[in-house]
Order: sequence, then structure tokens, then C-alpha cells
Amino acid sequence: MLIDSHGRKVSYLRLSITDRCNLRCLYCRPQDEWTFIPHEQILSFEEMAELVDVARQAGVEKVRLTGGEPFARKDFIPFVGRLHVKYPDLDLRITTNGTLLADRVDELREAGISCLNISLDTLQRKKFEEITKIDAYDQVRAGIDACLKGGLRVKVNVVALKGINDDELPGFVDFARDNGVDVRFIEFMPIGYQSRWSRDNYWPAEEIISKVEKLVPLEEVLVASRNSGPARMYGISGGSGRIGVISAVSNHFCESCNRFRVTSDGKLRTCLFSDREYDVRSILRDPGHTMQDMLDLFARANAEKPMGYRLLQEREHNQVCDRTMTAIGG
Ligand SMILES: Nc1nc2c(ncn2[C@@H]2O[C@H](COP(=O)(O)OP(=O)(O)OP(=O)(O)O)[C@@H](O)[C@H]2O)c(=O)[nH]1
Ligand SMILES: C[S@@+](CC[C@H](N)C(=O)[O-])C[C@H]1O[C@@H](n2cnc3c(N)ncnc32)[C@H](O)[C@@H]1O
Ligand code: SF4
Ligand code: SF4
Repeated sequence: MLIDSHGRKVSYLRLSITDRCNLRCLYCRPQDEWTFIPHEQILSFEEMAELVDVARQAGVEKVRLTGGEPFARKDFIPFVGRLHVKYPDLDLRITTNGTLLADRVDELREAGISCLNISLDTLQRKKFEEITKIDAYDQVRAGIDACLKGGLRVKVNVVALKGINDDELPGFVDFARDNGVDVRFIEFMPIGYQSRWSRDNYWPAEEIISKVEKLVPLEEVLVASRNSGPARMYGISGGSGRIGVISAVSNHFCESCNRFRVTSDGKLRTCLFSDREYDVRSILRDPGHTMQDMLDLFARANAEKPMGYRLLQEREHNQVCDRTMTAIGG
């Protein structure tokens, strides 16, 4: 079991399947120039499965597969299916941009997935293209509809962008209520070289919630699971669907941080905000390595796990780390 000096226990792994993505969201990655991680440095699915073995041994109960865009990697769904067969009691989740989903819902359900986190920052097609650089709004909406029709639970992630989507609260409240889904507004985090974060486009969670309260009565819902994420959720009175906020900048949740991250090139990050990385890939590719070597690395990393909000304070909210979100996995 991995418990650090602040008493935090690691029970949740975010594993990035690939740094490649078919969108170019303005808050996530550089807009003009970027390089992808060379193919040979990306962990194979066999290596990722071994990593999950180690994580299970270390006490991890929930694994979120992310990216880049996880569905952009060939044979992603069969990999999910293999993990599910091997660990039927593992809480296996996916975060996706939803563009490549619509015709894969049955396959996903058969692979053991019952809930998807799907990113959608606007309910307007033209604005979607402005934010992501790609005209794929209809694909995402079709992906969400297909999930709901196919009986998968959906949580919608909206990066809160002042001056860009702060006029769309009524639409998102209706969307949550009409579809019975969770819509979660994530504070824009200043992550990655060339981050476009600024005081002008940052829209804090408290402001979002107080504006939603003027539209509809809200009731805070306490999230009971120890493996749950950092969202604060509110039920919409008199209807289904919920609105939530992830206040990663204004009101941190580092005391209850339950997670490790591993990037697609096999670097363990104990904190989203810290570029301090531990080289899992070198161990995995050493023919003589043992499970204990991996567990020792996890333990050493965990002993050095920071309180991420302090790193943010030290940088005075300017770009907190160099790696881009698309390479870390969010
Ligand atoms: N600062 C910070 N942000 C996080 C952390 N975990 C997730 N986030 C952010 O929260 C947003 C939503 O993440 P998701 O991939 O949907 O996962 P989640 O909300 O943690 O997962 P569940 O609650 O299990 O659904 C992303 O922008 C993440 O970067 C964290 O530990 N620290
Ligand atoms: C990096 S993406 C990877 C998975 C998938 N491509 C997607 O967009 O859902 C994971 C999550 O991080 C969020 N994200 C990316 N950059 C962010 C930033 N700078 N601040 C807050 N959230 C961000 C995305 O909106 C998404 O919900
Ligand atoms: S990884 Fe996700 S958030 Fe980043 S550019 Fe791709 S779709 Fe957008
Ligand atoms: S900022 Fe770092 S320590 Fe804080 S919750 Fe996020 S990952 Fe955990």
C-alpha cells in the first residue's frame, strides 16, 4: 500500500495511452508547433498491462485510461477488454474527446466499460471548431447520444474559459437536465510550455456555481467513494442531471489526492503539476527486472509526492510545468 508523509493513499492510476490526438484544443497543447513522442518510446500494450499488474499489487483499485486521444490508438478497445478480463473487479474508466466513439459503443460495453468522461466545451458547432481547430462537433454529439442510447453513463467535461464559453451556462444546465448527465466545469490550469492560460481567460469555480444558482436551485451532493475524482457535484433540484466544478486552481484538493499518473512513454508522475518524473519504461524494458523493482520505484516516487498547489503558488499561477496536458493525460 502506498501512503505518503501527508497520509495520502494511492488508489487510482491515470494511464495515458498515447500523446497523439486528432484535436488541438487551445488550452491543452501548443497550436502551431509540436512533436509527438517517437513510436519506439511509447509503451506497448503488453508493457501497459504489466504496469497495471504492478499498480494492482501496490493497492490501485481504479485505472483511468486517457491521452492524447485514447481511441486514436489502434487496438485500444481490445486492450481495454483484456484488462477487464484479467481484473474484473478493477474500476476501469476512460476519458475521451468523443470524436471516435459513435459506432463503438457496443464494443466498449462488451469490453467492460459502463461509464465515459467525454470532453465538450461548447454546445455551438462553430465555437467548437474555434476551440479545437477541427470541425468535429457533430461527431462528439453523436458519440454522447450513442453512449446514452447504449446505456453507458456519461460525464461531460467542460474547460471553463472566460470570454469563450462563459455565456453558455443556461445551455449546459439544460443539457445536464435533459440528458440526465453530469456536466463538470474544470478550471483552466496553466499547464505545459506555451500555455495560453491568463487572468483574462481564467473562470473560477465559485463564480460558475453562483451563476448556476441564479438559474436553478442546486443541492451539493457528497461523493462517498474513496476512489472518486476531485469534482464537487451539485444536483439540479426537481430534475435529473448534475452540475459540478473541478477547482484545481482556486480551491485545491491536494490533501485528498489519491492518484499516480503514467505517461504513454512510461514516465511516472506523482503530481499533475510537477515535472519530476520516474522512469518506469527503463525498468519494464530491462530483461532482468522483477515486480519488486517496479514496486520499489513506486514507493520511492510516492515518498517524494508533493502538494501540487504549492508548486502553483510558487509560480504565481504562471505555467506550472513544461509537459503539455496532451502528453500527461490530464
Ligand atoms: N489538479 C488536478 N487536476 C486533476 C486531477 N485529476 C483530474 N484532474 C483534472 O480534472 C479534469 C477531469 O478529469 P477526468 O479525466 O475526467 O477524471 P476525474 O474527474 O478525475 O475522474 P472521475 O471523478 O473518476 O470521473 C481534467 O482536466 C484533469 O486534468 C488531480 O489530481 N489534480
Ligand atoms: C488531456 S485530455 C485527454 C483525454 C481526451 N483527449 C479528452 O479531451 O477528454 C483530459 C482532460 O483534460 C482536460 N484539460 C486539458 N487541458 C486542460 C487545462 N489546461 N486545464 C484544465 N483541463 C484541461 C480536457 O478537457 C480533458 O477533459
Ligand atoms: S488531448 Fe483532449 S484536451 Fe488535449 S487536444 Fe486532444 S482532445 Fe483536446
Ligand atoms: S495538483 Fe498534484 S497533488 Fe494536487 S491533487 Fe492534483 S495531482 Fe494531486
